[in-house]
Amino acid sequence: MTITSSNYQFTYTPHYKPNQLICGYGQTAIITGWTVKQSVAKHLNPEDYAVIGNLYSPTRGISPLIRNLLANPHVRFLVILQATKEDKNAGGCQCLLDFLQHGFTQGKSDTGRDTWVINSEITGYIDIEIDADALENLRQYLDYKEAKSIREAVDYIKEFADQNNKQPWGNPLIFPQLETTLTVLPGPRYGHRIEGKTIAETWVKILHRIKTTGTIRPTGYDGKWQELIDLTAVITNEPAEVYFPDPNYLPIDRSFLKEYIPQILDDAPYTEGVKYTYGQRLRSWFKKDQIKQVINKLIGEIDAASGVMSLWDVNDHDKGGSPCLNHIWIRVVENELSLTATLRSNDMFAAWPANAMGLRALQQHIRDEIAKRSDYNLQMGPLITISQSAHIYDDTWENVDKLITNQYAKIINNRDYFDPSGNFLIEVEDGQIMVKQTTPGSGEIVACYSGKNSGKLIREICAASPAIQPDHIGYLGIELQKAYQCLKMGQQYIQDQ
Ligand SMILES: O=c1ccn([C@H]2C[C@H](O)[C@@H](COP(=O)(O)O)O2)c(=O)[nH]1
Repeated sequence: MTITSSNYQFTYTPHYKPNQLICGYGQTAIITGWTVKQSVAKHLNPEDYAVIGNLYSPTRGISPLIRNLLANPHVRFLVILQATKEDKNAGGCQCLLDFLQHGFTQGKSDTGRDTWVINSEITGYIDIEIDADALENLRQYLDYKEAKSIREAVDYIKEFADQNNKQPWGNPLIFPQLETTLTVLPGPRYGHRIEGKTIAETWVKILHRIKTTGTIRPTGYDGKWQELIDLTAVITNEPAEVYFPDPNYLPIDRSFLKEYIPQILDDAPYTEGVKYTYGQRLRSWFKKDQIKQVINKLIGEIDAASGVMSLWDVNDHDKGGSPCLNHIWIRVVENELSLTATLRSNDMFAAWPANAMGLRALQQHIRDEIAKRSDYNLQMGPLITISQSAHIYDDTWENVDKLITNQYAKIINNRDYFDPSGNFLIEVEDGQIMVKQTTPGSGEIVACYSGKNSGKLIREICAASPAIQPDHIGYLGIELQKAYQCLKMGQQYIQDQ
């Protein structure tokens, strides 16, 4: 359907996120939430709208949207589309409606920054640098409608287009924006391995690693991100009920997770404006239910190294918005069922916890189905994610910093000193330093290193067991130096355990 064009044209000038917007010449801004904006644009002429854009997050997305509206006072109408499950989960559009209906109050953001807080049950922020009178003007002069479907949105846009030719409500306003600067430590760019017992603990370690050593680069979305390439996260002991810290510092809670899991586990019909769901890719996209295939495969051949599910369609290159989650591998080793997922691109702050918890639910489902349908009573093994672009967006850096300040030291100090590379027993014997490496479990001796030079011994140990944990090698260095001093002074050496 194409609606009649107005005879009066304005040019929309976006100051923020210009490449994310479809700009036109009318007076209605269309906020499509999580619905693909092209699926609305294709029903319209550019004269019908001022701009079409997504709104994903109430804490990060409303400010740039409002800044652009203030810079374009010819926009007199808003159509706010909330058509998808993600809109309900994220709450950005609802929060924008609450701003228009109920206003805002001065307060503090999660990170303690002064901000305007939207009067809403959903937490939403507007930058404090934006003048309160300007915000009140916006509320007063914008007429708006909420739509629940693309068709309804198009009808409202048509209604508004009939009222076009309103005067701009004032002059364009642009407000300053604070820039955050940060220092990056040197470190490898490719191939990081981060392990934790739970998703929550691993998440904090991941964010710390990216925030301290990630490369800062422009994103495809008019901003910057900090990024590491091929980050492997190994979660060893997530409990069956899934661990949420108390107080919960994760970006999701149990009720969000309940809504999210079906997006991975269940099939979904194609819906206009929704790019894909992982469940749909796994269950029906390739005309096979890949989850069932893998369960059958493993029941028939428990050692199979071909428990592969693919979410990547070669046709994905032809359109934007291809799935971030690409492959899932299920493997059974020593009665443990592990799940490994590869993600081409992963927002480690906002999306990874939900991705990981959803994948854990899939892993549990596959384990349980195998148990139900065969004699295999497998243990839940680790969950592993491999994120090719593991990134955090610049508009979350402040939250990441706060999280690291509050949680990282606690998590690191809480660690046990178990090292899969084993233990090292140090003695001084017959004028030599003797180091015996034992297995971490039964304590069997597997290797011996001896000599007088502590530096040389450390290098030998590192060369033989390069995966030894960094604080373990630091401890061994100190102990070997003590042993060397005792050897030199003819004193007795006792290892500090
Ligand atoms: O399950 C998902 C879906 C999306 N993203 C993030 C990764 C990127 O930051 C962005 C997708 O952008 P494109 O790569 O599709 O442009 O969303 C995830 O991390 N996990």
